[in-house]
Amino acid sequence: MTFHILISDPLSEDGIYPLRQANGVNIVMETNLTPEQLADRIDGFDALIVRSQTQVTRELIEKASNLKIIGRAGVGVDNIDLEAATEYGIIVVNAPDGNTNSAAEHTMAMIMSMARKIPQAFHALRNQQWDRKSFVGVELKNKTLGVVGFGRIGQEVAARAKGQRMNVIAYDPFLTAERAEKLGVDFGSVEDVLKVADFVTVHTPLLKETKHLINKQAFEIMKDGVQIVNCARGGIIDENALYDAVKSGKVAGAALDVFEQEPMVDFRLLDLPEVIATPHLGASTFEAQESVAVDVSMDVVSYFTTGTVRNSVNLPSVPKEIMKKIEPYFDLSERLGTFLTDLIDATAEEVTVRYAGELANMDVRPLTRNMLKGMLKRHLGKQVNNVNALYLANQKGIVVTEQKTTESKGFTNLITVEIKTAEGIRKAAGTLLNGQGARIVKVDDYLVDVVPEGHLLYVRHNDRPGVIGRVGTLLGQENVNIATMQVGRSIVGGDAIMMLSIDKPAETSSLEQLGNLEEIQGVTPINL
Ligand SMILES: NC(=O)C1=CN([C@@H]2O[C@H](COP(=O)(O)OP(=O)(O)OC[C@H]3O[C@@H](n4cnc5c(N)ncnc54)[C@H](O)[C@@H]3O)[C@@H](O)[C@H]2O)C=CC1
Ligand SMILES: O=C(O)C(=O)COP(=O)(O)O
Repeated sequence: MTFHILISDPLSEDGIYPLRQANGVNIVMETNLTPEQLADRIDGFDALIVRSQTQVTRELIEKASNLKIIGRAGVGVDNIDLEAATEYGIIVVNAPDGNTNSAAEHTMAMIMSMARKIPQAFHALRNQQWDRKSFVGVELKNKTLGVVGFGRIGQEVAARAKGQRMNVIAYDPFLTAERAEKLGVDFGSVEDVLKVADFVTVHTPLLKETKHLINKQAFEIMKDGVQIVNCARGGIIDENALYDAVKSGKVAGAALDVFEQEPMVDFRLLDLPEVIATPHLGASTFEAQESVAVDVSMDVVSYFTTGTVRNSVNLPSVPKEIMKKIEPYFDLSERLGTFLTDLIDATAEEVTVRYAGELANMDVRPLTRNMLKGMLKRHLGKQVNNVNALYLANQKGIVVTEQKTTESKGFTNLITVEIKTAEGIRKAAGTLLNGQGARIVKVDDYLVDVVPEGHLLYVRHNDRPGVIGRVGTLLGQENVNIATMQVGRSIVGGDAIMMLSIDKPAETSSLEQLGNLEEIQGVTPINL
C-alpha cells in the first residue's frame, strides 16, 4: 500500500530525508496552490505537511476523505482547524523545539535593529544620503525587557537579553517565583511587566485569550517611548492601536515579524518611520528549517509504520481496554481541572489527583492527563491534549502526583483534585452518579452537588439570614436566570459558599455588584 504525502509549503529538502528514505511513500510537493486548487487536490492524500502559510480549514479537512495526519513543520498551529481535524480523526503533529533558537535570535536581531534604527539608516544610505543625525538610537544595557509569554522562545530571548546586560521581567501564567529566580528574571502580572518595560516582546501563542492582548489600554499603561516587538503571531498586538500609539509618540519603535493578515495587505504601519518589519522570517534559517522538517517527517513516518507519534497536538493515546473502562470519567476529569483552574487565581505548583473506589484498581493515567488538559487549556489553548498534557505540566514545573485508595466514602468512585499554589491548597471532588451523570460533590471542605457544565458562580459569603435572597434579587435585576443553587457552610454563622448555575455568563458589572453586596466575601465565575 502506498502512503501519499502532500507538502504544500516550502520545506527543507535536507530535512525531509526520513520521508525520502521510507518505503511505500509517494511525496508530492506543490507549494504554490491556491486554497481552491488545494481543496481540489487534497482528496487522495494520507498526509499533509504544512508551515504557516497553508490554511488548513474545516472546509479543506471535509474534502480530505483519506487524510490521516497533518504535520506542521513549526510551532504555531493556529492555521490548522484542530477541532475539525480531531472531529475527523486526523492526528496533528508539530515540531515544537526545532525553531526555538532561530525565533529567539530573530527577536534579538529585531530588538537591536530597532534600538539602533539600522534598517532606516541602511534605507537612507541606499538612497545615497549620508545622514548621521536622524538615526541616533538607545542602548540596551540597563534597560528593562518585558517578556509576555515565557515558554520556550520567551526564555531563550530572556537569556540573550541578559547577555546584553538588560534587566528582564516576565509574565506567564505558569511562571512561579521559584522558577523566575532560577532563571534570573523578575516576574509580575502582565500589567507589572508593561508598566516597567523599556522594551516589550510577546511570545505567546495566538489564542482567544491572547488576541489583542496588547491593545489601546495596554499601550496606555506602558512607559512613554516604549519599544515593542512581535515575533510570535499577528493579532497578539492590535495593529490599529499600535498605529495610533506610534503616531502619538507613546511608542518610539516597533519591530514586527508577524501580522494580523499574512501575506500582508495593509501596509499602513510601514508608513511610520518608527516601524521596522520582516515577512514572518522568525523560523527562516537553514538550521531551523532542517530541524522542523526532520521532526515532522519522522513523526509522519512513525505514524504510518508504527501508528505512534511523538509530538501530537490532538491525539489521545489510550489503550483500548483501559479506554473502555475509564472513558466515562474522561469528561468529569477534564471538567474538574478546568473548574479548579477557574476557581484559583494563582499559579499551580503541585497537583494531586486522588482516585478512590473501583478506579483505584485501574490504570488511571489517562484520566490524570485529561484532568491536566482541563487545567492547562485555559492558558495553552488547543495545543494541549491527553497526549501532551503531562509533558507540558512538567515543562511548566508543575509536580503531578496520583494517589489511590479503594475506600471511597459512600461513592462507587471519587476523583479528588488538589492544587497547591503559593496561596494554599484548593480542592474539588467529583463522581459519576448512577444514571444521573457527573457531579462535583465537594469544593474545598464544603459538600455540594453541582452538575459541572455551563456557567457557574462560586460565591463565598458569611452565613447570615438574607444573603441568599439578596444574591437572587440582584441576579434577577441583572436579568441573569439562576438554574440551580447549592449552599454549603462550615459551621452555623461561619464561612459559607454558594454554587449557582446560571443560564448565561454574568456581565463584569453584575459580578462587581454581587461582590459589593453585604456579607459577600468574593465571587468567581466558572465556565465549563
Ligand atoms: N515568527 C516566527 O516565525 C515564529 C513564531 N512562533 C510563535 O511563537 C509562539 C511561542 O512559541 P514557543 O515559545 O515555542 O511556545 P511555548 O508554548 O513554549 O510558549 C508559549 C507560552 O505562552 C504562555 N501564555 C499563554 N497564554 C498567555 C497569556 N495570556 N499571557 C502570557 N503568557 C501566555 C504559555 O503559558 C506558554 O508558556 C508560538 O505559538 C508561535 O505562534 C514560533 C516560532 C517561530
Ligand atoms: O513555527 C511557527 O510557529 C512559525 O511561525 C514559523 O512559521 P513558518 O513555518 O516559518 O511559516
